[in-house]
Amino acid sequence: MAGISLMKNKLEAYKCYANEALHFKLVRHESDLEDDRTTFHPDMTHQLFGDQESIFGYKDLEIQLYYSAAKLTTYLHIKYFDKVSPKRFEGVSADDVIKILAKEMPPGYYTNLDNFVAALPKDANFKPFGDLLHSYTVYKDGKDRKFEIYKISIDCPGFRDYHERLQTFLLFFVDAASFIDVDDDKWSFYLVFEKYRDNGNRMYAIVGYMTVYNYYAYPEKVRPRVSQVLIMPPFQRQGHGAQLLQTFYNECYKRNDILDITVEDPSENFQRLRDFVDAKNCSKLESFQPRHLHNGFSDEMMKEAQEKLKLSRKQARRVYEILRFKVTDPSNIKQYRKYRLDIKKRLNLPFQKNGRDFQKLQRALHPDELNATLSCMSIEQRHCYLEKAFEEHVEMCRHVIERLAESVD
Ligand SMILES: CC(=O)SCCNC(=O)CCNC(=O)[C@H](O)C(C)(C)COP(=O)(O)OP(=O)(O)OC[C@H]1O[C@@H](n2cnc3c(N)ncnc32)[C@H](O)[C@@H]1OP(=O)(O)O
Repeated sequence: MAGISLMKNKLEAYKCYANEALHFKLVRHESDLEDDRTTFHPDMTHQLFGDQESIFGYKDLEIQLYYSAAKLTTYLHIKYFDKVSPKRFEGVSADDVIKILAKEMPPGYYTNLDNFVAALPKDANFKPFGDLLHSYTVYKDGKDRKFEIYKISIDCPGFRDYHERLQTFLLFFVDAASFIDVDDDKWSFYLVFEKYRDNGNRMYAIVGYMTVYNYYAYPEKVRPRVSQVLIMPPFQRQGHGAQLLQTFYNECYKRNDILDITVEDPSENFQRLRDFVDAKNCSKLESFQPRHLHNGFSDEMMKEAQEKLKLSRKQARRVYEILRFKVTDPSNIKQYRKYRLDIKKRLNLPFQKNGRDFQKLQRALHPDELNATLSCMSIEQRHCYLEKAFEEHVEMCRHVIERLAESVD
């Protein structure tokens, strides 16, 4: 018995947290390889290393997954202080980390650092694919840095292979992400690059990207769905996500065939970004002017938000609630009470037996399941739920309004 637990303890020391072990870099210069400031770690690794996000069999494991900043030429290597071997550990062997990662990587990555370094100068030949839609600057590290957003279709020569390398990042940063079938011509791609000069050369470095699937909407419309969005960690929280989304929107506004825009399973961070961009745009519409906001969400608002900004009904209503909160005076008891009641009424809809949400629930569940779902919440619990949901709603509104106040234009 003592022997088993001794062995267990010994093996425990060879377990490591995959999110810390994995080191990413977007390499511009050879010197970046030795510079810890250019390293970033994944947000998640459960798709590769299981729910525990752990790797077994190594001490001080470091997985180096480096990409050249423009072409995304890739280098994969692992180093460690010690590794479990069946001979020393009674038949137990270490996880085959390289094999697990290699399954997700397109072929052609380097495993030899000298070869990777020798390939870095080729980044100077890189030019972004597709059509330039938008340029902007961001003031960072004491200077104005230039950025460009391109729209690309999969037929663009060389892009298919490039996208294969780019999408590997999704596994580590977008929850439940899966690789898309690029042969389906309904996909559009939007890529952000930083444009800079280095030794007299015009250089580009990847910043992030977004994929959009153009669904058909009866009878002759298109309903684009934002599917995957990723701004690389070194560029997050600098406004690139908002620039990317707005650039895509600007393209949609011009098109009469677009019914509205939807988003596939938005993460909390992305929903916040979307709320900010949509609220900023809606606040410029006539029907969303403060004098109209206290009287409820109107058909005019819905129509204007859909026709001019291509917002779905649900998102237009959400933005309405945010903008109404902005003009609601919390010290005006009557006004604030009216706001709270309106929001709670909406939050209560799923519990109303003739409501659409209830009908959806009714269709989805067996009668026994439906009864169980409804009866498991007493009136008191429901009030408690509504109060909590209202507080969360207020928190969400405040956050968006703060960003609106900070944003220029
Ligand atoms: C449909 C889907 O794909 S859902 C999945 C979305 N993708 C992910 O979650 C992957 C990982 N995350 C990301 O890729 C990115 O963080 C995104 C896409 C969610 C957001 O992109 P970003 O470029 O970081 O967005 P942006 O910079 O415009 O805004 C993000 C935050 O930075 C803040 N910010 C923007 N500029 C600045 C600045 N100059 N200084 C400080 N903060 C700033 C914003 O206020 C915002 O704050 P909040 O999140 O607290 O509201």
